[in-house]
Formats: sequence, structure tokens, C-alpha cells
Amino acid sequence: MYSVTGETELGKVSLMSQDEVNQAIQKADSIQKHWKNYNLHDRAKILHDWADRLVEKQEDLAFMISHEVGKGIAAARKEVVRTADLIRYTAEEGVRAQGDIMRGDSFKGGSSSKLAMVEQEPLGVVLAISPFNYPVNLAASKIAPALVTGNTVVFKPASQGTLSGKLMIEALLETNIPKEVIQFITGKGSEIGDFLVTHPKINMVTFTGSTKTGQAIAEKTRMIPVVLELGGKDPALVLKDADLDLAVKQIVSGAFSYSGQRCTAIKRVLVQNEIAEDLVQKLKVEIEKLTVGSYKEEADISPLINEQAADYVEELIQEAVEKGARVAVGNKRKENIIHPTLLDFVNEDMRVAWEEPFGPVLPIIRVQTEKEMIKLANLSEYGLQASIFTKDVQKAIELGAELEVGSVQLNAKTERGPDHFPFIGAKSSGLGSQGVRRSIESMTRDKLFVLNL
Ligand SMILES: NC(=O)C1=CN([C@@H]2O[C@H](COP(=O)(O)OP(=O)(O)OC[C@H]3O[C@@H](n4cnc5c(N)ncnc54)[C@H](OP(=O)(O)O)[C@@H]3O)[C@@H](O)[C@H]2O)C=CC1
Ligand SMILES: O=C(O)[C@H](O)COP(=O)(O)O
Repeated sequence: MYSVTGETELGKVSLMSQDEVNQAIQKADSIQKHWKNYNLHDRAKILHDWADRLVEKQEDLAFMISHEVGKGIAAARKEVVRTADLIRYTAEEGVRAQGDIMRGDSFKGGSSSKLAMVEQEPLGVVLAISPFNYPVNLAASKIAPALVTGNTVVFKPASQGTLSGKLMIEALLETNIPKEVIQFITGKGSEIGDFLVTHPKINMVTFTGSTKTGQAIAEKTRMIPVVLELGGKDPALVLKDADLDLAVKQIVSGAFSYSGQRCTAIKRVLVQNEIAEDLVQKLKVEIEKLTVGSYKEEADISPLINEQAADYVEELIQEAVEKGARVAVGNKRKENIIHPTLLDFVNEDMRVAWEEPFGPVLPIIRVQTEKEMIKLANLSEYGLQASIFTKDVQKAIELGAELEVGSVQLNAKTERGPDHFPFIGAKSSGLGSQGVRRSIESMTRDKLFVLNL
């Protein structure tokens, strides 16, 4: 396995055969009953120990994340600490998930001699598949809730991200966890993905990645719960009364951090004509300040994950320019680095208005009315998040209610955290909900004991 720029060999992993994958799943299945009956507090303790170990290994993990997926070292370190915090919170929340007691006579005609005890049962073996961009955090956000609720886990990281995944699993295996409980799968999604998601011993799939792959998984799985966090085309709606300096600061950070390789990145701006020129000029000034170079130098904009990704972003920019979009900043490429690009006068005929670049390009779509903004926002196949910039909270709530997205942010960029908030993708952006409590709920089912007294 090589660093994102291909210059350094970081380590080796084997591509597992179907037979090896099958054996791993069988092991996870065989030990699941034992793990389910494991003392809950001890399961939570294992998670706390895992979090401690991740923090102890912060430098090694951050080094690997940084080189493997091309993230600045400061952001990579932050990812490790954020992950440890997420795991600890999950352990705490997991021990509080206690179920319910219900009495029959709380329903009309029901008998008070019936007492229902509702417990939360684990689903069995959870398959966790994670993307490249947060190789540690998005993996742990699936593994930790599965483990605390008594599920065993088969974990398949993104190929570019496997070594970071390996390090985090090694840290988990240093705790008292029975080693079969977590199965680490290495191999290409295109080769072993179907086998994994259709395996009869897999009882749930939790997936984060592209809409294309997620939708294919949803079509292949049968009668098991599937949670999907997929692509996005998050709009920032900038109303004419907005605080423009605040909006600019938030939009630049939202659109360009980690070179735009975040599902929650701001991926289009819908702005009212009256303030569009001002907004574009202010954005231009801030975008020109972004540094471009290597993740090793903590540049704001660094090489995208691979050549195809850079080709794709370039293609979207060129198509828009050919159709009349004006380049306010950027439109330069060096190898896999795409310079931060601001495209003005983007319209509905351009692909960049609708497709997810997963790179540092921001389209500006000028509109006349708020109604038009809502219409364009909702015409997207995606529905992850949206930001509204206005000083009128009442109006923001009214507009937010019309947006077909999982979350609306008022006067701030779109983002997932803090990690205990529900994280939801509507339309082609996902299925189900994540966030610590929601993830725990998604990995359990009700089990009812009715005492007939
Ligand atoms: N909504 C959200 O929370 C998030 C969404 N994303 C979305 O993810 C995308 C970028 O991530 P990226 O890693 O490129 O996404 P991909 O969909 O390419 O890959 C995601 C994971 O799926 C695996 N995979 C590939 N093919 C299959 C298959 N047939 N069956 C099962 N698994 C498979 C990949 O393995 P391999 O690497 O081996 O191909 C990887 O582990 C963007 O669209 C982004 O918006 C990203 C982060 C968060
Ligand atoms: O993978 C992603 O892109 C995330 O789920 C977004 O997380 P963030 O908003 O914290 O960057």
C-alpha cells in the first residue's frame, strides 16, 4: 500500500480470498452469542480501553491517516481524538440503553395483569464498510455501537485507508476483547463486496460511501437492516439580508477543507442577485488566500485521493466553463492537485450544478427569489444537509422546513459533528440515521417478554 501521492510504501496487506472472508464471517457468527451474554459493563470497559489506546497511538495513527488519504497531520490528529471521544460516548450511552416496561392496562381494554419487558437485542453480525475520507472516525462510528450492544463485527475499510483501519483494529485487539469478535477484512470492494453483503450470516450492513455503491448494496441485501450514509450536494442558501462576512468564512471552510473531500462539504451556493456580486468578490478574496501544495506542508488544498478523482473534478469544471460559467478563481491543475476553484454564473444546464465533485470546486448559482432557491435546492437527487444564511430566524425556519434534507444549519457551514447529533441523509444521500444513539438503536431490535401475572 502506498501513500496518496504514490511516493512512499506504507505497508502491505493481503487481498483476502472468498474462502478467507467466509471463515472470518463464520468466526464472528460463532462467538456472537458469547459476546451478547458478556457483561455489559465489561463490553463498555473494552471500548474505554480502546479509546485510551487510540490516544496513546495518536502519532502513529495520525501519520498513517495523513499519508494514506492525504490529510494534513493536524486534521489527522484531530480525527484520532474525535474518534476516542466518540467511542467513549458510545460506551457511556450503551450502558444506559435499558429498554422499557409496559403495562397492559395503559391500552384501552388491556389487562393490568400483563406486564411487558422490552429489551434491546443485538442483531447478530454487523458488516461495517467505511470510505476513505475518515478512515478511523467513520469506521469507529459503526464498530463501537455494534460492539457495545453485543453484536460482533466484520469490518471492511476502504482500500485507500486499510492501513489506518488495521492500526485501529490492532489497538482494539490489545484490550480484553475476545479476538473473534472483530474481524478485519482486506480486499477490494469490487471483488469481495457482493460476497460480503449477501452472506447469509451477515445480519446488518452499515455503510458509508458513494451513492452508487450504497444503492447497489441496498438492492442486493435481503431482509436485513441496512443503514447508508451516502453522497451529498449540500447547498448554502445566502439570503439578501445575510451577514456576508460570516457567510463567506463559513462557506470557504465548508467547501474547501480537506480539499472538498467531505460528504458534508458545501457543494453549491444559491445566492440572491442583489448580493451575489458582493458575495463572489468576498469569496474570491478568501479563496485566493488558501494555500495549495502537499498535505505534508499542511496546505489547505492538497492532492485528491487519486487520478480519477482529479480527472472527474476537472471534467466538471471544463464542462461548466464551455457552457458559459465564469471562473472567478482557480481552474488550474498540477498532477492530482486541483486548485480551489470558484465558478460564477453556473446554471441548471451544467453538470457541476447537480453532481458531487468531491473536490475543491464551488459553483455559484445566482437566483432572484427565495422560492427559486428552494426549488433548485430540492431538485437535487441528494438530501444530506443545507445551510441558510440570514438574520431572520423566523424565515430560516420556514425555508428550512421546505428543504428536503436531513439537517439544516442556520448561519453555519454544513457538517456532521458533534458526533452524538443524529446524522441523516434524505433521498439519495442515505437510509436510516447515524449519530451515537441512533446508531445504537439501528443495531438492536426489540425483544419482548410478556409476564401474564
Ligand atoms: N454521507 C456520509 O456520511 C458520507 C458519504 N461519503 C461519500 O462517499 C464517497 C467517497 O468515498 P469512497 O470511499 O470513494 O466511496 P466508495 O463508494 O467508492 O467506497 C466506499 C466503501 O465501499 C467499498 N466498496 C466498493 N465497492 C463495493 C461493493 N460492490 N460492495 C461493497 N462495498 C464496496 C469500498 O471499498 P474499496 O475502497 O476497496 O473499493 C469502500 O470501503 C462520496 O460520494 C461521499 O459523498 C463519504 C463520507 C461520508
Ligand atoms: O465523511 C464525511 O464526509 C463526513 O461524514 C463529514 O464529516 P464532517 O462534517 O465532520 O467533516
